[in-house]
Amino acid sequence: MSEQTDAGTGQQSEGGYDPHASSLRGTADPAVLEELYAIRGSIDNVDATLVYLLAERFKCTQRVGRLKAEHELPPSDPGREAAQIERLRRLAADADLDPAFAEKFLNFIVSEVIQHHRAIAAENR
Ligand SMILES: C=C(O[C@@H]1C=C(C(=O)O)C=C[C@H]1O)C(=O)O
Repeated sequence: MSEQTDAGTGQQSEGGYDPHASSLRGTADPAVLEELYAIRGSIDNVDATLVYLLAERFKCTQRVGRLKAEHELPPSDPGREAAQIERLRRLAADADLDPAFAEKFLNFIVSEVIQHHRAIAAENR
């Protein structure tokens, strides 16, 4: 990751990313914008973490895909998915996150994983 500190603002940026990019410039009080940018700094950290977490998860699921293909197991496992959804809905509720959103998010990821598994199985045939 290439990180630079902007001489003028002291802001860290990677790959030309401007953490102050906004369509709101000039429309709000500068103090409000400063508060907004401070909160967005944390949003950026969370988003970066999500990318790293997803990358690790997909590394794992690719391994599962290769294992399933080698042993001619089906790409999807509905029993496993149902248990994951139930668990994540419970965790979401405890964390004050909408369980329906948690379920939708998991389903979105799992459907991508299953497509990968189908592709790996097709390559193995
Ligand atoms: C990763 C697997 O394959 C599929 C994808 C899953 C997931 O992304 O969590 C879960 C179940 C399967 O439908 C698995 O069987 O563990």
